[in-house]
Amino acid sequence: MKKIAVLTSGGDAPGMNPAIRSVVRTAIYKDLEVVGIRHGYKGLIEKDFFDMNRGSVADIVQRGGTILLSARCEEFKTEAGRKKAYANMKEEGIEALVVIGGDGSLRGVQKINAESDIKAVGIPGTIDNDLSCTDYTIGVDTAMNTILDAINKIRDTATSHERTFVIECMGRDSGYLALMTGLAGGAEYILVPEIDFTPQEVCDKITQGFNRGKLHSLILIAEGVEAPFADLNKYHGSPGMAMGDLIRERTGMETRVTILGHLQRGGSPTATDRIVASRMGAKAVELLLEGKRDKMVNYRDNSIGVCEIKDAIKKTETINMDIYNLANILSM
Ligand SMILES: Nc1ncnc2c1ncn2[C@@H]1O[C@H](COP(=O)(O)OP(=O)(O)OP(=O)(O)O)[C@@H](O)[C@H]1O
Ligand SMILES: O=P(O)(O)OC[C@H]1O[C@](O)(CO)[C@@H](O)[C@@H]1O
Ligand SMILES: [Mg+2]
Repeated sequence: MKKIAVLTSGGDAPGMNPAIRSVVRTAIYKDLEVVGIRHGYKGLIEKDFFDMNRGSVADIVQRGGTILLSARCEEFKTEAGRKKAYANMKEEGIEALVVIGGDGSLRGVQKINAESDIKAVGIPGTIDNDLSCTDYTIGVDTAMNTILDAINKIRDTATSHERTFVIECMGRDSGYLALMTGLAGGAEYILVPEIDFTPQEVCDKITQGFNRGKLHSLILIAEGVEAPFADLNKYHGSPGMAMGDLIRERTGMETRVTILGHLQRGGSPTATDRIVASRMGAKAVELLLEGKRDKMVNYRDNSIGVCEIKDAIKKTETINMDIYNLANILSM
């Protein structure tokens, strides 16, 4: 193998840059040529390629986002789109590919391996931490710290005004970010898609807390919480807005809502994100040199390892109930 390529796909995540840097510098150290692909799978179809050297990844280890740019590309989900991508890679002499992205991007990796002779492997890069077979996806640590910083600040003003705050965080279908930051931030209630709740029990806990002398209530809600509850259906907007309206109406408390949004995706990667990303990038190159394909680099019990992509995207793992119960007890 002489030439590999690297791309980032799906929502960007802090730590993608250190991962790119590691792929590029490890590959060059192993005498491989590296092609950078801009805009994720869109760049494969449009042949947005450039040669990378050690200097291409200088001064990026500390930067959020991705220097390769990212995209969501509908055309890559079509056979015709993917055929163009394979032809472009072949023409360029690319024999293997490292894809850094989330579950959707890994589905793309599966297709590449099934339909072409290009060897493709994945690195989990998403703030959602919604993959199986890995404790960790690049970006989640920085996102958690960003959310925590917001919770701390909201707590100050919530306390001064003796208010209830609903804080909505990202995570797509996963409640991981809400759960972990809810525990770390001391939220009174954590609402995640994986666990049923009744709006009344949330309101009761808020009222009880204030009656006992609490100066604020912080309710952390994941964006993936739908409104399957009859009570929530009549409220409009995001789950956070709906919950805020409901709490205000039922408890009479002064209630405010903060939707954290895309600020959760930005920022300089934390030490953990940089370290894991650097280790994962090197491991991905190692896998390709061993002739492996259709694998994802994973992180389990403080070790970098490897798993099958099909297992990583299965969504077999769900929320940690011990952590959920603990957060509940500690916030009483
Ligand atoms: N079934 C599929 N077949 C081929 N390509 C796919 C498939 N699913 C997703 N992709 C490609 O992967 C891209 C990224 O997927 P998606 O938008 O789900 O983000 P992700 O990788 O899961 O990251 P995140 O969830 O963090 O934003 C899609 O825009 C598409 O180009
Ligand atoms: O950046 P976009 O396309 O609005 O996507 C937002 C989604 O991407 C993520 O930030 C990462 O998957 C999700 O948490 C969120 O639902
Ligand atoms: Mg995803």
